[in-house]
Amino acid sequence: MAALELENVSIRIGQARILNDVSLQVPAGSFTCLLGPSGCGKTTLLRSVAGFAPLSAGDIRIGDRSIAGLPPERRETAMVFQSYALWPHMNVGENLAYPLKLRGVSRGERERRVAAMLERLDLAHCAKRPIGALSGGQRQRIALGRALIIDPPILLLDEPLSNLDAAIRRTLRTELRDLQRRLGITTLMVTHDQEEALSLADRIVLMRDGRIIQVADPETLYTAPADLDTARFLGVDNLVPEGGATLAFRSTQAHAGPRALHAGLRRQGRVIDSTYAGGAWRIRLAVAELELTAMGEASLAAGTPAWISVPDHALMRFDAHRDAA
Ligand SMILES: Nc1ncnc2c1ncn2[C@@H]1O[C@H](COP(=O)(O)OP(=O)(O)OP(=O)(O)O)[C@@H](O)[C@H]1O
Repeated sequence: MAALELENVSIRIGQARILNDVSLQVPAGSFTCLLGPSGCGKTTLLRSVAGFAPLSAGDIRIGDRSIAGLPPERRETAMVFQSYALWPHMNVGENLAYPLKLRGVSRGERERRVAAMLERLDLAHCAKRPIGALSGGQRQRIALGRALIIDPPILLLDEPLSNLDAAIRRTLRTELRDLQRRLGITTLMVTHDQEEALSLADRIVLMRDGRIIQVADPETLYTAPADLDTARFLGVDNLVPEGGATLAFRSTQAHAGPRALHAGLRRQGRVIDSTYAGGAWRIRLAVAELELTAMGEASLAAGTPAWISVPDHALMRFDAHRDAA
């Protein structure tokens, strides 16, 4: 059953159509990521679920209950923002207790739940610390704890990791995934970082221009994007027109060298340049009127004849009117 459902949701602001007839079912317990280029409507979709972006049309349900007409505080969704949004004048424990206090939870019960949450987040030693004394990663863990402490049916995450540096981001990514699995909480997260979406999500919702283009598990999205624009967004950087279709592939899956290694697609050309890419060389080739890029185990001098070859499984075929084969 879908824990969260959007049915024909449209949002217009003035003349602008921000979301266009969006329908989506978020399965209970899933980790679903909203992914797409800047301005495609990801954040607006998330805010519409939280109650911060009024609908022009359509409905939103949690379980079998319509929430479209409810104010944010009555939706029971919990949201975590990129900016942490913690209370600077409260210490860690007080921040965690705050949503419980708002809901009239007794003092004893608050203390019990805050202690359990601190334990769960591995921050028991920080209960009395002021927020200003925490690192970015610790702050974001507290923000996550504050969202989860009310046992919300849905967790909404708006780029929660993007303010953190790369190493902390990777650690927190794993923690977030573990916590989500352990709690089994239905999670909807906005990210513009495809690596993050691919590694975290069970399902990715790919958006463009206020619409949903594709909903798929990470592997399917990566290997069989719905259309050429989606493929390009996902890093497919080589396009070869063939008849009425376009063959597309990632340079990371193609080989360049003095011999053709793979049988799927083979073309001979001349080397434009070679750039070291760590462990392998990225080689640009002029192939007839095309410029193609592939990886090689050695640097090749500009002007040398060379082959580019691509294995069958790495080839995607698109034509103007049909989806990926
Ligand atoms: N309150 C508003 N008034 C007018 N236009 C808005 C408003 N909020 C969002 N938009 C526009 O709606 C579009 C979608 O915005 P949204 O923030 O949902 O996109 P996004 O996919 O989350 O982008 P990003 O990754 O850059 O955050 C953008 O073109 C934005 O400029």
